[in-house]
Amino acid sequence: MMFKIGIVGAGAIGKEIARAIDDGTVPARLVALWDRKVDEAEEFAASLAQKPKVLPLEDLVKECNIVVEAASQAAVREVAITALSNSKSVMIMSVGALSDKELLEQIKALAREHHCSIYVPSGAIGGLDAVKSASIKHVECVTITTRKPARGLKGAPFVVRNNIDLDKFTVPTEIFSGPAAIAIKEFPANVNVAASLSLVGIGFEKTVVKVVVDPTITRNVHEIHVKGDFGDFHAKIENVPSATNPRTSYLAALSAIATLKQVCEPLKIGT
Ligand SMILES: NC(=O)C1=CN([C@@H]2O[C@H](COP(=O)(O)OP(=O)(O)OC[C@H]3O[C@@H](n4cnc5c(N)ncnc54)[C@H](O)[C@@H]3O)[C@@H](O)[C@H]2O)C=CC1
Ligand SMILES: O=C([O-])CC(=O)C(=O)O
Repeated sequence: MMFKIGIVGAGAIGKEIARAIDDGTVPARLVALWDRKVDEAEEFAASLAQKPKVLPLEDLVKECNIVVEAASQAAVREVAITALSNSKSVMIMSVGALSDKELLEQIKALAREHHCSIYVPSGAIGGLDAVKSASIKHVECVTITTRKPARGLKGAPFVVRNNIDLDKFTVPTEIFSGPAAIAIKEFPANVNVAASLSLVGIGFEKTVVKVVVDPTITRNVHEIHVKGDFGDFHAKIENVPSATNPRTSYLAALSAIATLKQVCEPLKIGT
């Protein structure tokens, strides 16, 4: 069966995914895409070989069998519920939205009822396979420290509300430390990775997130530490920011592409 994919949100990640389907990296057809910036979406769709239709969510869902959300946390509820209610699987990039337990339970129930899947790529981090395995037994603590240059944190609600002038820092400075449940609301476009980590590990209340503004780096760095019955796990990734959105690491788009490839192919490797 040739998978038919629809993408909601044609920004840094959505466009990269679209190109990878268009050039055959993902063995599927890109049938439709949607973005609230409709003109830009039309222009982008026209630049692709497969010329996907530009259709609002309700119509897009009918055309495909996998719906990709690459828009925003605010879009996740509508996209996931519309897709799953129409018996279409969904891939979610704005994972932070799943810190809402009710929403998570609702979409899991819908997926079961309609025999669909909800895919959450590893995004901008590595090591979820190990954390998932470790979490079969007792895990004591999970910490993720996210370091970004000022431009990678601009516009976050925490930064805006506290009037933090990110450009004034001359040395690496921790501006936030707290549970993932709060971090995800304060930095919705910066720490979705903490949501994926919470989901596979010890949950949104116990996972600790630290956010550091670092004027000495140009990359988005995530460091993970996990301790449990299995032993200790450390992972550090230094991500090149995507060309069009400095908050988003390039690897996040590559991870979405790799997940779609895995969905479309029979061999599945990794935990
Ligand atoms: N899971 C992970 O590791 C990562 C997740 N993300 C998240 O993935 C999402 C996409 O990231 P980017 O492509 O970098 O963002 P972006 O800002 O470059 O693009 C998002 C696009 O979605 C559109 N959009 C937003 N809300 C919409 C809605 N309700 N309906 C239709 N279109 C809508 C915007 O107009 C924009 O074109 C963001 O929520 C981001 O925070 C980003 C990096 C890593
Ligand atoms: O891309 C990254 O480095 C992480 C990110 O923005 C997120 O998880 O929301």
